[in-house]
Amino acid sequence: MDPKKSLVLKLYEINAFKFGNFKMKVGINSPVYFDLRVIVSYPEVMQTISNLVADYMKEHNLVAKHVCGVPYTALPIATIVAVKENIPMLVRRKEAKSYGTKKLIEGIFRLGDTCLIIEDVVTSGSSILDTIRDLKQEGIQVTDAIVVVDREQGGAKNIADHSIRMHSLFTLSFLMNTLLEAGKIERSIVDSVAKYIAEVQIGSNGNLMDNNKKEVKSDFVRSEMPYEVRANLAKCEVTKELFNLMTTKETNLCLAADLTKCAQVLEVADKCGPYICLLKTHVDILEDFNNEFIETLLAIAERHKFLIMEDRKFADIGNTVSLQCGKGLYEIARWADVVTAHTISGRSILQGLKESRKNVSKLRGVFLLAEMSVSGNLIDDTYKEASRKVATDGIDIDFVAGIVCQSADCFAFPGLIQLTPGVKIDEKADKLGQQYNEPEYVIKEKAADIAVVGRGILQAKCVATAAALYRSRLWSAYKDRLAKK
Ligand SMILES: O=c1ccn([C@@H]2O[C@H](COP(=O)(O)O)[C@@H](O)[C@H]2O)c(=O)[nH]1
Repeated sequence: MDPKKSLVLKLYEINAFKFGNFKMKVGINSPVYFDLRVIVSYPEVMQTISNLVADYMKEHNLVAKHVCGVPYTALPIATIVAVKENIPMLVRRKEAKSYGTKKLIEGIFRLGDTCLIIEDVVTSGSSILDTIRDLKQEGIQVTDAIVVVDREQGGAKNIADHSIRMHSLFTLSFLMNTLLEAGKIERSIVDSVAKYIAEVQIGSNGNLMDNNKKEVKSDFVRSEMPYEVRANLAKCEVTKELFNLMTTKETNLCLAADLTKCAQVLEVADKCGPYICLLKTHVDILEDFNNEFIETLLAIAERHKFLIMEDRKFADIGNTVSLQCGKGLYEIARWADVVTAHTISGRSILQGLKESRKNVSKLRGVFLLAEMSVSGNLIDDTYKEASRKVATDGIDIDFVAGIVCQSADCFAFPGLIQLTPGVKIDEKADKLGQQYNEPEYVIKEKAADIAVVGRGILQAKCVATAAALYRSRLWSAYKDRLAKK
């Protein structure tokens, strides 16, 4: 494969591409964010990018006395190029020191020296121009800048207006088309990004070229996207599977089978099976848990095509979680498709859960709790934001199926599923702090993808009829949500 294309795929694999609704430095929203900061954790990727930059410089005869990386993301790339090609480097400080030399440019240079700029991603070009301004103030000449990714939004022209040539290794369109070719994303995503690039051109003042445009609307607002499209953006395999299952079966209902006898769970699973995408268990409340129960439940799940989630809400150190999930009486990892976990212990929870799958295992993902439905819970906005980061940043996010939360602003990434408990028709609360919302409210106003219903179904005279009703109201709400776009 073409080395540039294989680099693009590697960048996709290490989560350098982020799809959603991102506020850019220039204050405009974007459906795609290209985050090269992650490469510092992948020396081979840093090396490949730096080699490509150095090769480009040689092929295009870009000769300069110094190289200077735009702070901060391009600094390691510029450093490797400087060492590899034996070119002295200059470092631009973002702020001058308040003590000592108070210099903005570090390194040894003479008036009139030339410098080549290296940047990771260019949108409007303002970061490159800021760096050039500071270099020029020191009498250093700049004629060329080389960037890894040109987002094709006017940056090259804005830079050219200052008599600087901009060279790029990749354009955003090339990246998108390479991912499409490799089957990583589907055509509608590529088209949305292309439409966005065409519409959102940024002028030299950092404003939109089209003055009539007040606001840019992203095509990747998760609550406005169909589940099957979101399946293509998911990093976690079980998320893809669940989104597709929901679409085929036309259900976004999860049944919380909070019953204390195995036979009762099996009975509701069988009766409600046709109407649900997910069955949620709390196996530690079963008085007669046994292996046969698990085998029968798996057969029912297979027959009615739903996944099983053990709502264990793991919350310990990685090693303990690994044992709790893989061993003991329940051997959860052996039969549960997904589990739930708190984020209180940070990213190690993901490693611990992955580790629990050493032997035979069905476990393919986790739903992380970022909010709770119970009144008086201790989760605040800082914890919520930190939970979002655990779910969307880092190497183990391929194991995060979604987020358990109560609000639409909890996360933006369309490749995760929002699971929302606390759903009941005509009831606001129980005696122990649980708070309920109507099916339509959680789907339309709170951006839930899957609603969890327990007693709303379990306490009904006929569980199957109740499940059918919840399924129908939740699915219609989802369809209305899409139609309102
Ligand atoms: O914030 C949360 C997280 C999980 N749950 C679980 O969902 C069900 C809700 O049952 P209902 O009978 O519909 O109240 C239950 O299993 C909880 O453990 C939650 O309610 N809130």
